[in-house]
Amino acid sequence: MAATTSRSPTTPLGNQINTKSPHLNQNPITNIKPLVPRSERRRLATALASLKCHESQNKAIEPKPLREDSLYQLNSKDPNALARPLTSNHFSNGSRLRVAYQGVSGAYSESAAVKAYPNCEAVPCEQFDTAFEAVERWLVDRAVLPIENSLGGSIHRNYDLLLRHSLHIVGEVKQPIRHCLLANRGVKMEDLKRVLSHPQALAQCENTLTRLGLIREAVDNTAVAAKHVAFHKLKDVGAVGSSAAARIYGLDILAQDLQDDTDNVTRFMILAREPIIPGTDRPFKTSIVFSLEEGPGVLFKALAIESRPLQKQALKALNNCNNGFPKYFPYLFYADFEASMADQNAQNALGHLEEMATFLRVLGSYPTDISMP
Ligand SMILES: O=C(O)C(=O)C[C@]1(C(=O)O)C=C[C@@H](O)C=C1
Repeated sequence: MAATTSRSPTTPLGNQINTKSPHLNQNPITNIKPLVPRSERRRLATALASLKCHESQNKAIEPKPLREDSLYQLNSKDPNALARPLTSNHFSNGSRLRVAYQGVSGAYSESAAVKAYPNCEAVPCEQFDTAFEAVERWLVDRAVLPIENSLGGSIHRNYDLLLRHSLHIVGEVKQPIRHCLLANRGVKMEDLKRVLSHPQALAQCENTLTRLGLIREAVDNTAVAAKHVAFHKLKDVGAVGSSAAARIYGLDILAQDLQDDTDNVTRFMILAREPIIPGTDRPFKTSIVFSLEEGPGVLFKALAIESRPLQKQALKALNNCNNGFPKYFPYLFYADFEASMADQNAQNALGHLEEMATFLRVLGSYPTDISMP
């Protein structure tokens, strides 16, 4: 697949809004510097803590047998005076999962991250690739990124990034997207000349925006658009975004449900450094990417693969990217199918696909989000 990216024609918007809202002070991750991985930090912290214990014990302990609890009695009346050994509770309590998303607070991706992990710390990232890198470099534990939308189609940039990085899809989350037209207080619909938003969001509201006669301008994210309109106190520019963004940036909602179809759903993928162990206890989905020596002409063969020897249980392909061009380029085909890699059936089928593919990678095998069709 020749994937293309929609790039923002405007320069990236700043994080300069000065308000007391905690959301506005959370600057997105931009430039990532190498860090000591979290597991290593934990190991060092544990080692340091136990060193401290030994140090204080060495000073305190007389060369005679002591009961463990008498240590405290010997040196101090205060039970907190000595470092206590770490227990497994230190690791399981209090450390929230950090989940990267693209954009700023009020983005649909942020609500998808919170839907996937209700108690997580959602970490804003300026770009999709920053979120990939943040997981790779242990700055965060997961990333939740959009992959396709029922109206706008595939988010090609993220398909590309899946190939450029070696993260694994460990889950998916479907999120209904209901766009609002946002503007500063006192601004009326007839005052608006332009509207800012993410290209996908603008595409999802194509008919409505044409009807309203608004000039569209693409920016990195719907919440970034709302933040920009609010910060610059624009009077003739609105934003297409979520009701959450309106609340956070103090904007009015001039119109609701701008999307051209009420059934507007975005599917987000959950990425992690390690794959999960696929199961068969609930519906699973497997995402693959492959290329074929003879190009799209033989795609029908690849998709018709039967999972021999169980020929009657062929894979049910959910999606594929065949642009149908007559000329052969080194196309990449992405497909999701309804099966777990723990199924012998799926393994047989992939084994057979491998025979005709010049490249094949399993991007992840993960539980299907059955909360929405
Ligand atoms: O702009 C946002 O709020 C996003 O979360 C990004 C995004 C996207 O990339 O498709 C996510 C969901 C909607 O489909 C529109 C935009």
